[in-house]
Amino acid sequence: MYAEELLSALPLKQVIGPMPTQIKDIAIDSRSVQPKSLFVCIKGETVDGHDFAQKAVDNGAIVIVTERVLPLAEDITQVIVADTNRAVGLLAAKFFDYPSNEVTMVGVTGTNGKTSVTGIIHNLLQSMGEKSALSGTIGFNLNGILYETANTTSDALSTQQMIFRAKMEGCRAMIMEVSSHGLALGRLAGVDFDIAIFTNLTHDHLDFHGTMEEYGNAKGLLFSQLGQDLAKNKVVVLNADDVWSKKYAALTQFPIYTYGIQEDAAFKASNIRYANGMTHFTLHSPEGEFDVSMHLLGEFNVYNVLAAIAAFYGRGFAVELVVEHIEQLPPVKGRMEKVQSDLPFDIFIDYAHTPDAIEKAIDAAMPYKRDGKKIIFLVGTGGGRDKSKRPAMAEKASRAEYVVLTTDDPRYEEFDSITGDLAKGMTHDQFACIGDRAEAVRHAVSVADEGDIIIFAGKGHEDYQIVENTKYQHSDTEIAVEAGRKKFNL
Ligand SMILES: CC(=O)N[C@H]1[C@@H](OP(=O)(O)OP(=O)(O)OC[C@H]2O[C@@H](n3ccc(=O)[nH]c3=O)[C@H](O)[C@@H]2O)O[C@H](CO)[C@@H](O)[C@@H]1O[C@H](C)C(=O)N[C@@H](C)C(=O)N[C@H](CCC(=O)O)C(=O)O
Ligand SMILES: Nc1ncnc2c1ncn2[C@@H]1O[C@H](COP(=O)(O)OP(=O)(O)OP(=O)(O)O)[C@@H](O)[C@H]1O
Repeated sequence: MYAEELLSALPLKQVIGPMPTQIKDIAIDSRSVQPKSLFVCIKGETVDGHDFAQKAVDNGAIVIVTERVLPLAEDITQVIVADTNRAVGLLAAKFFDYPSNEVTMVGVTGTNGKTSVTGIIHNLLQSMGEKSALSGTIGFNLNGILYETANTTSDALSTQQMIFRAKMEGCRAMIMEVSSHGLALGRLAGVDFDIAIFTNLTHDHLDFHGTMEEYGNAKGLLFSQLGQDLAKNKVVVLNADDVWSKKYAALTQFPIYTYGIQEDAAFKASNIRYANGMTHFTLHSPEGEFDVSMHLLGEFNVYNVLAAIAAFYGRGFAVELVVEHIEQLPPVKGRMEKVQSDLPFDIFIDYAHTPDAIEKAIDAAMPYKRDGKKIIFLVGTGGGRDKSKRPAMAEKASRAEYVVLTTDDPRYEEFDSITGDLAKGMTHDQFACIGDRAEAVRHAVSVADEGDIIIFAGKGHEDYQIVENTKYQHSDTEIAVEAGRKKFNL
């Protein structure tokens, strides 16, 4: 792209040095700079991209977008802007020619349920023969290939790159998990969402946002950023049972489709039943009543499926058609996913790492609990992140007859500090603190009797554990099945 044209995306700037003709690529990481690139220096939490400008030049950068004049060679163009974080969104959208304008963009935000709802919508589209791409906690899924991503919502440059790739591959839709960090840090700059979905707002990430008010306001950006062009067929999907929905409704003029179980909603579920590993409910919709059956477990997944149905309806799909496809939906990986094994007890793998999600995961298992048998709940939490939620997590876990307190990704935090914080919230004494997760999993199996249920929460789809800054292979399923087979001589 012509350098002049690309830089026209930044109206307020001071340019020092010669203006090159062409820019071949944009980068925010000095390690991935290609020859004739533009490099944007971003101040991070741990390191400052300005310190890597010379490295970027060594690797072939010819234009540096920076917040201050840097001691670089005179033939390197320096573009000084007030805020490089804002600049990268504007540049990336321009460089990739605003790809979100040509793909139906679906954004899902909320404390819990983002991966589940995005996965459900993606799977429904696939089963209807529509090509879509997906990005979120699990990675970037394009053409069935999963590419690793560092974040639930990637940085602004990677985001535009992913949408561009989805467009080039002929995807009709791109479904994105939209985190509050992503919104607050401008990672979604230039993304023109067509469908904005809210799941729920409960305690998480207060280390970053400070208060629930700030956390909720950050999520609201998804709705306020939909814009004012009412000629566009944009759709807002809100959870009628969450008080934040009223605030989000006030942030947008686009049509709102509500869903829920308790309050009045356009899409409402009643008569929820669980039998033979399936969930059944009656759907009340603007197109009448439908019996819905699905392989997804738990009331929380009824909410997630309702959100998806409302979004499809908003874009003109018949409810009956969507309901037909729901029955074929596979379980979402690592979200109350039942492990298939020959063990005499049931194992569920789940990703709950907030108080609300833990409550919902136990709720989901309750219908399968046999008389006189127990639920064993293993729960961990990440090191160095929102510590204030830990006691509340254990308090919710206390509904299980036996609880194992452990770690998710301890990073640099001591095991005992994590399990000690969790233990403060326990409301009974039937629990063990075992920081080493593999050992904790084996302990959970050692206390399981025939007919019990074990829920392993916190790692979900992940097949690793991060201790200090090293990623080790770890699978709750593999460890539990091996220990269980040994215990029961299978
Ligand atoms: C605290 C935080 O948000 N950190 C994010 C931040 O990292 P950072 O501040 O340490 O800084 P950095 O990105 O490593 O470095 C700053 C700049 O220097 C550049 N650099 C760095 C090194 C080098 O050699 N050369 C170089 O050019 C980097 O490319 C970057 O442009 O910027 C990185 C790139 O965008 C993110 O991957 C990283 O997310 C970390 C992994 C993270 O864990 N973030 C969490 C808090 C987060 O964002 N979570 C949300 C919510 C998840 C949920 O819903 O549960 C998410 O969306 O993931
Ligand atoms: N709608 C929901 N309401 C409450 N809890 C939910 C809901 N959907 C899923 N959960 C619970 O939250 C856990 C995480 O679900 P999911 O991964 O879909 O959420 P998420 O918003 O993507 O979370 P994260 O951003 O932290 O990855 C699930 O394993 C389940 O226990």
